[in-house]
Amino acid sequence: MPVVAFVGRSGAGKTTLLCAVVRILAAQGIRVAAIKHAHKGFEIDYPGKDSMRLREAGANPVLLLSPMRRAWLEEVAPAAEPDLWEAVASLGRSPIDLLLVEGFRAEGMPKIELYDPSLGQLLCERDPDLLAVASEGALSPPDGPVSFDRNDAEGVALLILQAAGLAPRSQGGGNGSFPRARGPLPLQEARRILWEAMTPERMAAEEVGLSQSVGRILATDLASPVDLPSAPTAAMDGYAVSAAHLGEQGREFSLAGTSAAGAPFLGSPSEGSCVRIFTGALLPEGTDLVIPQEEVVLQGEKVLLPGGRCVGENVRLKAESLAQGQELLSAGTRIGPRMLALLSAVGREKLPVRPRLRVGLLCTGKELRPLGKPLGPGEVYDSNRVFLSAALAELGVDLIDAGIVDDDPELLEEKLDRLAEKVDLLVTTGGVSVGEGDYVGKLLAQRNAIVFRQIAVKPGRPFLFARWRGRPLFGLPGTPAAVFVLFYDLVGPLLRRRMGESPSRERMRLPALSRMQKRAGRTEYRACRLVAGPRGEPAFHPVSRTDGAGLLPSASADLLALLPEESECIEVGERVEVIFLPR
Ligand SMILES: Nc1nc2c(c(=O)[nH]1)N[C@H]1C(S)=C(S)[C@@H](COP(=O)(O)OP(=O)(O)OC[C@H]3O[C@@H](n4cnc5c(N)ncnc54)[C@H](O)[C@@H]3O)O[C@H]1N2
Ligand code: MOO
Repeated sequence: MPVVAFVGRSGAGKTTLLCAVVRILAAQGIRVAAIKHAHKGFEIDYPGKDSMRLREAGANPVLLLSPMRRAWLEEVAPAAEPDLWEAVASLGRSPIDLLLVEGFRAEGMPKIELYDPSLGQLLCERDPDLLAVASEGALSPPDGPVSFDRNDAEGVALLILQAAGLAPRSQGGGNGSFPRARGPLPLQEARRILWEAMTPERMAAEEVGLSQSVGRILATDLASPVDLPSAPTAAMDGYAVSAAHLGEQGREFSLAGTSAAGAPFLGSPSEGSCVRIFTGALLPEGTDLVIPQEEVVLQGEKVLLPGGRCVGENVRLKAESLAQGQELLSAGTRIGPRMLALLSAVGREKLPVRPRLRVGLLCTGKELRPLGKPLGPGEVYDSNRVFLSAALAELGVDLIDAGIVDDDPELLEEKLDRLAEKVDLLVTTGGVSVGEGDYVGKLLAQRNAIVFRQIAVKPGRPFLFARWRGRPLFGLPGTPAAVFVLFYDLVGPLLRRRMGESPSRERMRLPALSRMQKRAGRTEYRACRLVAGPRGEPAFHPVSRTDGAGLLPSASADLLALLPEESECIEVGERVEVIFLPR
């Protein structure tokens, strides 16, 4: 949920502007929640009221519920500052598009400062989160934050909509400093808006057992509770002895006993004795190295050990692999088998993971048939739904598949409404172009839900981003090749960001091995194979000369190349951004 704070010195007019902005946003159908910083011990309850009597009797929290309003009265542990983010998390899954906060200047979030020079300096001058300043008459800083007159609530509201990636319902306002893109948005610009709109959801973590955690995103950093190994152990099968007893020349030793993994030798061998030891077994007290059995000569009851060895040879020291308190995994890690191995080795049975994101999927088109049904004239199998269900499942989301919907505006609206109630985010395919039957784009435009429409890419140009009932909505074109590229370049990475996953290293620049022509003014996607270049270095070439990113090339591609917007031709050897594709 986007959060914007109104900060400023007392008396600068925060609440007045905030109320005016809320009024404008609410009138546009944006569901705004507000949090106000208050001083300790405020009271909204009245002496003698039942709620206060219950509270005084020791009930905590006390909830007051009526059919039209509810209040939550809770005594919290006294602290220097109230915990904003805990309160934000407790808003949970309330249907909110935007949270406006009054105060909490020290927290990291976009801020608008109400500034009155007669009350003192600007508070957030050095704060990188400062979005705008509102004061008596707009200031005109050379290159500072945007500036507004403090009565320009329209301008501030529009700025907030832009910053939050919400759909602006009106144009103009402010300093006129929000140019709206005409025609398709450059990919970089679309990426920036999407990235800001899809910040990680602040949701409480869930505890899951290790075996249920594969594919989930770790919610907090984890440190090792133990040392590994917990004490020195043998790294080879052989004989444990003390370097001091061994000396430079080597000599005969008697055998004091055996130390095996799980069955240690208890006690400490005397001057002339050594201990038979196996890999992983605890090193007996008083010994400090292991001589591999291949280097030892057995003579009846005696063992001839070679000399000139160093302390610690063939020994794994205490905490050599892991020290207690050492960081194991950081928040945002996607859990896979390798992480399970690490966590089980330190005895961790449960993990805090981020809740699953609920994603609703809807494919539109009269011509679509599910697999297994015979095709009529002009009909096609719904391959987008098959692809997206599998690709979304791979990301570990909770998928709610609403199936296929005909190109019928009323049906579509009803389906979207019902789906939006159950999910955090919507993905649709088809119906975003300009034809008579393309109702997705039309409906969203009529409901003022579109944040942007069309990006300068091929394929995938009609991609749109909207808000439906407060939920982000990715409107993918119907063309399967466009769905494929947009999923791997935008939708997938954005969902992963929303889920709190740390950015991964699936993108890099690689040299092209063939010359590729394109049109300037748009980013073109090409399905490509990873190959070895002339000196064995990683390089790539397109799967197909003709079909940039069709379904057939996509199925055999290793990576997706993004041929840059400005160029008309990629020369052999030129480095280009590529995205590695999962299997
Ligand atoms: N006059 C214009 N026509 C088109 C433009 C344009 O700018 N002006 N843009 C073209 C581009 S680019 C694309 S991409 C498509 C996008 O159209 P829609 O999103 O409205 O998609 P549909 O018309 O519903 O379908 C397009 C195509 O894809 C097939 N399809 C749709 N859904 C599925 C599915 N689930 N599984 C498999 N195949 C699917 C559908 O049968 C169509 O063949 O518009 C161009 N037109
Ligand atoms: O952009 Mo569309 O996806 O080329 O066919």
